[in-house]
Parts: sequence; structure tokens; C-alpha cells
Amino acid sequence: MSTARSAHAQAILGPDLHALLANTKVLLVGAGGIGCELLKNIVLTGFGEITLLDLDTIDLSNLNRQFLFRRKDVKQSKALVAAQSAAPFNPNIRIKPLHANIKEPQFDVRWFQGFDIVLNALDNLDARRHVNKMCMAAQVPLVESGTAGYLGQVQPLLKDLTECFDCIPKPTPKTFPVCTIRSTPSQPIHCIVWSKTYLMGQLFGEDEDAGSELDEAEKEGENAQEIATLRKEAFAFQAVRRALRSPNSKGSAARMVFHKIFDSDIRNLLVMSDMWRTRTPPTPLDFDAILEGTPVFDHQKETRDTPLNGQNQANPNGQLNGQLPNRTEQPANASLKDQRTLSLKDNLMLFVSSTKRLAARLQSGEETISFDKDDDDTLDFVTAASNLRSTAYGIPCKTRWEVKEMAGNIIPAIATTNAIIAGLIVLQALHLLRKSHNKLRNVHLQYKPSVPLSTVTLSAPNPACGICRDTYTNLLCDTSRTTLNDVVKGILGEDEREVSVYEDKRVLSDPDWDDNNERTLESLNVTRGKFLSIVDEEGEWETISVAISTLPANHPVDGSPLILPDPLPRPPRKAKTSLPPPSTPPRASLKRSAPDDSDIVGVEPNAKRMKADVVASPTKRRRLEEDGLVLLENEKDALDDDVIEID
Ligand SMILES: Nc1ncnc2c1ncn2[C@@H]1O[C@H](COP(=O)(O)OP(=O)(O)OP(=O)(O)O)[C@@H](O)[C@H]1O
Ligand SMILES: [Zn+2]
Repeated sequence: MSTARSAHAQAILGPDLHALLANTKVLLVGAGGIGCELLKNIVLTGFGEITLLDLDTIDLSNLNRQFLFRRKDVKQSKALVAAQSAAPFNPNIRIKPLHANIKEPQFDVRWFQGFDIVLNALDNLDARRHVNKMCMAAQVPLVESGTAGYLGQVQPLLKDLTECFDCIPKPTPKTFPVCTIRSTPSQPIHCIVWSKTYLMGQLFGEDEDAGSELDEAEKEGENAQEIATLRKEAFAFQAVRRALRSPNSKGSAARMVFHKIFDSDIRNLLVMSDMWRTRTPPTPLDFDAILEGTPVFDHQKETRDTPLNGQNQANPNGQLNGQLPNRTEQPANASLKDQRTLSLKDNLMLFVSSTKRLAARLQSGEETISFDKDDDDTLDFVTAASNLRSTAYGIPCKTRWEVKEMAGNIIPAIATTNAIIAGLIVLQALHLLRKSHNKLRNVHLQYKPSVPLSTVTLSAPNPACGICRDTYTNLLCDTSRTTLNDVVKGILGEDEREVSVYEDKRVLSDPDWDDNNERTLESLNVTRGKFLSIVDEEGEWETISVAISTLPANHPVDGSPLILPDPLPRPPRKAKTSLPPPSTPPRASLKRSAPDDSDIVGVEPNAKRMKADVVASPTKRRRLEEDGLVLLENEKDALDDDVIEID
């Protein structure tokens, strides 16, 4: 339909592509920062049938960059509101909004096959990997994307033609060794992580045995004496937990908490002189002295209420060595409440008031409270507690604003970056739809004003990938009437080779273990939306992944419980790789009598275990580094101060 409204789009795209788009069915997953921009783009470009899916509701903090939302829409479904806002931009297209999680079982492979193309506008690895797998299984082209501050990336993915999202392992999110967090912090982030995970958990979380983390640390070979001290400290938390929950504590609970964590616990740590031989020991804090503005330091030269900015040296008795630091420079915008540098006394007052507010919430029935960057009480508490701890350890303090950013793992979202990436997604989507495969590129938006965009030709699939090298097929069945054997025999047909069968990481059968063969898929918890992997025992043929879907609505009630694919899948021979051959799962552990779900052995299918052995290629590493990202091979790799974690 040619209207004045679409005249420009038609002129740019040409009549053929314009007509093709009018009949294109597209799935857009995510209606956040990238998703809102992208929806506007594909509506104006004229993608005829758009399904827009998002699980979330609109938050006030989304309004600065998600321009399809207004103040009145806060708390409404993102998908619904975005669809309503964008639909009037082009009356020739249709938008179907879905307020749902893309991982729900009704969005199975058959459902994905109903689309010509899928566009991801997601913010987490788990959902991205899920959509990647579904698109590989459904053979539907996918455009993957992401932004982090000024950086962005668009990646077109198509089974057998390009690398898939899982062909290259992603960097592991950074974790810190337990002892750094619990007794020897040296950076503000260590104190922030301590407050938001450990301290909040101990005081306001579930009353659980804190020992398991320490057992682990002990196994990892961390300092045994230190762990014994940390264990004692954990038991002592019981008393303060009770005080926080008792209406009779009359406000004394905050002081009690303070005394325990900033005085007693620190004194206990100081006893371990070995620990402080090569490190600056912490200084216990005195509640009353700080409150009165007269904290007592070693030479008692200064008793001002002054923010400590980390240059302090403490002696082995835990006393600060005389000179107090100068007041930290206030930034120009310091009048903004959150960006003001807090003095030691400010931090103490904030600690007391936020502890009281959180205690009141526990007493009025909230069972547990965990850190949430948008929950003022918890943010105040984490700001104050981490700054007090930093003070004790001679580490620079942070403003409430900085703590929010660091504790919330926030990388500032920039509307312009999202807009550029959303434009690039459409360009790659057009290449995919036109099948101009030689024009496809991975596009990087980078922080280089002279070369803001770089393009990389696509890599071929990784032969050892556990996701896109599988041969996928669909099985329509009634899982309550179909047995494991029906599926395996049905799919293999005449082919009598020896196989093992997995659902995700669970082994369901192998050549020497057939106890589950007569069990129904339902009883094995293999239901709609899941996959059965049929793995060749000799490692000669690629794995067959069977996607489980339901029978069609018009299937006769007394008809066969399953409809096999036609033709049956015939996987290719495995490509030779230079990787070590896959080892078979340990046999002895596979023998089980009538296992139920909990009893089924969790072992990765061969192909998947191979995948775990793949390390990132040098090119990938360089590419990541050019983008300002650091790839962690090992969770314990040390990171520089200025590195922000993303998953
Ligand atoms: N499994 C999922 N199913 C459906 N939608 C998802 C899923 N996971 C994430 N999303 C959606 O993807 C969108 C990602 O958008 P974005 O990165 O802008 O995040 P946001 O939540 O809007 O903003 P912020 O995280 O910065 O507060 C969000 O709207 C989120 O609800
Ligand atoms: Zn892959």
C-alpha cells in the first residue's frame, strides 16, 4: 500500500524490499532501551507484522531513554504500552504485544518458526543464550545486540552460515575471594560488596548457616586461622539479628550492630598479626567519639569531624597515626544530595537512621530485605556501612551516587548509543531478509571519535559449538503418552548406532543403561519447549537435538501420541577439530535403578563438554579489548580498579 506516509521508506528501500517487508513477520524480544528505539524503527520502515515481547513493567528510571513511555505509564506492561505508542506511527503495520518471559514453554521451536526474523533487545546473558538456541533450532535468522555506555555491538546470526551467540564462551562475571571481602579489603568496591551481600544478608537476610561459604573457602586453601575467626564472627550475628527484630530494643539495635561490626570484629581481626605484616591494619571505630565529633586518634592532634579519604596509615594497635587527611574536594555539583561527600559523622548518622528504618520494616512483617539500588533504605545502609568500613581500612569513601552505580553494577545507559545500535540492527536485518549474506557484518560502536563504527566480516561457526553444530528437529507429541524409547527409536529409524540421551545436562539413557526407556517424557520432566539430545556414542556423528512441541489442535484424540519429523534428521559427520577428543561420561555413576528427576545424573553431553574446553580465540580477545572489555578466563583473575563487570 503506497501512501504519502510510506513514500520515503519505499523510495529508500525500493519497491521489492518494501513489498517484502510488508509481509515480514518479526519477533522483537525486549522493549527497553534498545527495544523502544528499534520498535519505532521497524514500524516506520514498514515491517508488516511485529510481535513485541517483554516480561517487565515500566519503571520511572526508564523514562529518560525509553521514549515510547510517559510518566502515566509507570508500572504498566512495557510491551503493551510500547505497542500502543508506536502503532499510530504507521497504520499499515500490526503489532502484537506479549507481556511474558521469552523462556516460557509456549514459546517453543514451532512458535519461533512462525517468524521470518528475530531481533534481540535484551539485557542479560541467560535470555540471549536462550533466544540464540531457539533461533538455531528453528533456523530463523537472529540479530543480536547490546550496548554498554558508549559501546555497542550488532551481530547477525544464522545457523550454519555464521558463528552463533554461544560459539565463543562469554567472559565470566568477576567475583572476589571471600577473605578479601571479609577481612582484607583494599578498594571501595570490596567494602561495597561486603555491605550489600555479606552484611545485608547477615542482618536482614534469611537466617541461614553462614558456614558453607567458609567451608568452601577453606577447601580453596584460604587462611585457616582467619576462617576460624570469621566463623566466630558469624555466630555472634545471631544476637544482633534478634535485636533488630525485637520491638523492645528501642533504637539501641543500630548501636549494637555498629559496635559488633566496626569495633569487635575489627579487633578480632587485628589479633591475627600475621595478616597485617604486609598490609595496613584496620582501625576500630568508636561510635560515641564519632558522634560527638571527637574521634580519638593516636596523637590526639585533631578531633574534627572530617571525611577520611584513604591516605591514613594505622599502627598495629589499630590507631591512626596522627595526621588526619584533608577534607576531600567537593565536586562542582556537590549541592546534589547524592553527590555530596559525606563526613564520618554523616556516615554514622546515615548508618543509624537506615538501620532503624530497615529494623522497623522487619518488625512490621517484612521477613527479609535484600539490596536493591532503587530501595532508598537499603542504598542508604550500604552507602553508610561501606564508607564506615572504608574509613576503618583507610580506603577512600564514595558518595551515595557512586555507591548506587557500583553496587547496582550500573553501566550508564546512553540514549544515543541505543539509537545508533537500533538503526544498525535494521540494516543487518534487511541484509538477512534479502539474503544478501555477503553484506552481513558484525558492527561495533566504539569510543573512538575518529572511527566510531567498525565492521568485522562474519566468522564461520565454531566446529566444537555445543549449540549450533547440533542437527535440530521437531517432535510433536503428547508427553504423557510418549516414552523415551518411542522418541529415540522413532528419530533414529533404521539407524542402529549406539547413543546416549540427555535433557540439558541430565543423562536419561546410554547404551548400557536403559531403565528410563519405557518411561514417559512427562514422567522424566521432558516437556514442551525442552530438548532431547541424542549423542552418538562413537563421537562420529553430530548430535541430534529434538525439540519437544505439542500435537496440533486438530490431532485425533485416539491418534498416535507422536508425529515424527519427515524426513528424519540425518546429522552430518563431525568436523575434525584440533580440540582434544570428548571423554565419555563416567560409566559407573550412570547406573541407577528407576531414577527420578533428582536422581538423574548431571553430565554435559559430549559436544557440550568439548565446548567448555574452548578458549577464546586471540582475535576475539583483541576484539573485546578494542571495545574496552576484558575477558576473564578464570574467575579469580584480578581486575583493575576501573573495570566494570558486565555479563
Ligand atoms: N527473559 C526475558 N523475557 C522477556 N523480556 C526480557 C527478558 N529478559 C530481559 N527482558 C527485557 O529486556 C529489556 C532490556 O532493556 P534494557 O536493557 O533497557 O533494561 P531496562 O530494564 O529497561 O533498564 P535498566 O536495566 O537499565 O533499568 C527489559 O525491558 C527487560 O524486561
Ligand atoms: Zn555456535
